[in-house]
Parts: sequence; structure tokens; C-alpha cells
Amino acid sequence: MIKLENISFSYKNKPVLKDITEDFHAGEIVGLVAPNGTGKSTLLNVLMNYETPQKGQLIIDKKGTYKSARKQIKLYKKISMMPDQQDLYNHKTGLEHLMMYKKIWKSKIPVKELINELNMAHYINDLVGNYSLGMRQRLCFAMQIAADTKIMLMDEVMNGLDPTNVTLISTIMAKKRDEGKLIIIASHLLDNLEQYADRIFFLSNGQLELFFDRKIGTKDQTRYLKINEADCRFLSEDIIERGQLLAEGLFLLPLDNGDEKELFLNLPLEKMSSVTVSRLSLKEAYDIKFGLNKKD
Ligand SMILES: Nc1ncnc2c1ncn2[C@@H]1O[C@H](COP(=O)(O)OP(=O)(O)OP(=O)(O)O)[C@@H](O)[C@H]1O
Repeated sequence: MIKLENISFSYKNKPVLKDITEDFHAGEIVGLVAPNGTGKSTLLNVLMNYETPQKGQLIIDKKGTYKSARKQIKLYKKISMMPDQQDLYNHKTGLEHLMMYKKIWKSKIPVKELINELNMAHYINDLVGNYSLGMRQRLCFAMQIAADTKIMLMDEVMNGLDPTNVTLISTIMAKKRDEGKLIIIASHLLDNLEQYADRIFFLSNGQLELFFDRKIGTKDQTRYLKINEADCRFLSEDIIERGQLLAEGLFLLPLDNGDEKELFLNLPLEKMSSVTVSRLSLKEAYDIKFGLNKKD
């Protein structure tokens, strides 16, 4: 549904996206993960043609391109970016915002149902100027759902939301995916993203690196022994040397040497607070890739 072919983008002399080639499909939620200032928003802005790549080609919904103003207008019926809280009008009600989006995109979304689904009925007729941060955020999400485009781009959709609303919005996103929408979302809420995204990419050095694909699982199939930092006293120096100690005190040892049986036989499991073996979670992979390794 979206084809990126050798896309490169720089701000003046600062390269942000480097030769990205990737396809995103209908009926999937794609997660973009990276530290602040890496280029997630830039990539979304390129997909919306708010920024024009210096190199490469972007094809949306089979043959669509941004090569003329007329083509752009056509594409904007199919692709939308979630509005920002700064785009809201304080002197209008939430309902007026939803009706405006429904009208502009000529969508057939039942707005009343959407309001109930998002638990917004008790404040939707109040002026937006009186909304809290989380209420405004839910409205921004609802506006994009009301526009009902085939492709939805969302930058930090979960900003300022309490856990109940994070769950609520995740459920609606999954429902939209099941209806065939392509949803691309940049998020720092890693545990949440891992629950519903179909594919998750790290953006690193200007490139997309696949971390997870629901069809195949994590790309890195290595299993890790995971123990608390305090229990590292039971490990030999050379084992500690082979592992990584994450900032929050979790020691990870890749089990790729074939010596795990011997390793386990030598561990005083009864004295250790917790020992697990599993593949890397998104959060752990993120910490290894971008975070501080306490041993460094
Ligand atoms: N308009 C601009 N002009 C010049 N540089 C910019 C501009 N917008 C962003 N940048 C730079 O491009 C890089 C990528 O920024 P971007 O906003 O895409 O990051 P991000 O991954 O979305 O970050 P965050 O998680 O903070 O939203 C940053 O170094 C930023 O300073």
C-alpha cells in the first residue's frame, strides 16, 4: 500500500533518512521505534509530503505519487496524519471537530458510535478549551478515525493518556487494522506497541531495521538468560563478560554457545531471585541498541 524506494532525506547537511526501501501493507499496524531526534516524525512527514525526499521514490496505493498538486489532493483522501493538539480550536466543541473531519473527508463513520466507543460522550459537547491533556489527545485520535482514510499515520498517539485510555485506543486501532487499514505509528510506549503492532522497526542510522514481524516473531531468534543484577555474583567472570547489564539492573546472556546445560547445572537456582530464558522483548532490544550498558 506504501512503497518506499531508496528514500533519502536530509535537513540541510544533516542526513536523517538514508536510502530506505520498504513496503507497508493494508491491514497491518507498523511501529516505528527510536530515541528522540532520530527521524520518526521526519519519516511520517515524508510519507505525507510535508517534506520532500532528495532521493528515491514514494508510491502510495498502487500508483499514487505526490508529483503534482492534483495528485496530492487525490492522495490526501487516502492518507492522513493524526492531528496535533495544537491543531484544535479552543472555542469549538469536540463534536464540532469530529463533524468537521467527517465532512472534509466525506466519511461514513457513525460519529455517535465512535464517541461512545472512546468514552467521550460526557465531554464531547464541551468547548475544547476546557479539556485536559488526555481528553484533547483522545479527541485528536477520534478526529483521525472520523476521517476514515485507508492509511493512518500517528505520531505519539498515546501521549498523556492514562493506562485505561491506552488500552481503549489500542483496541480501536486493532479493530481498524482488522478492517484493512494501514496504521503507521511512532511510539515510545514499547510494551504497549509490542502488544498490537504487526511489524516493528527500529530507526537507526537513518535506516529501518526490522525487530519483529508477527508472522515470524522477533528477527533475532537468540534466546537469552535473564537474571537480576544482584544474582550476577553467582556467575563467573567470563560469563559476565559475554553478557550485557541493562540500566535497570537486568543481566542478559545470549545462549548461543551451546553451553547452556552446563551453565544451568552450575547455577544455584534456589538462591537466585529470578531466572528466565526467552527472546528479547522490544524494551530489552531497545535498551541494548540505544541505551546504556552498565558495564560500559
Ligand atoms: N525543520 C527542521 N529543520 C532542521 N532539522 C530538523 C527539523 N525537524 C527535525 N530536524 C532534525 O532532524 C532530526 C530528526 O528529527 P525528528 O523530529 O524526525 O525525530 P523523532 O525521532 O521524531 O524525535 P521525537 O521522538 O523527539 O519525536 C533531529 O536531529 C532534528 O533536530
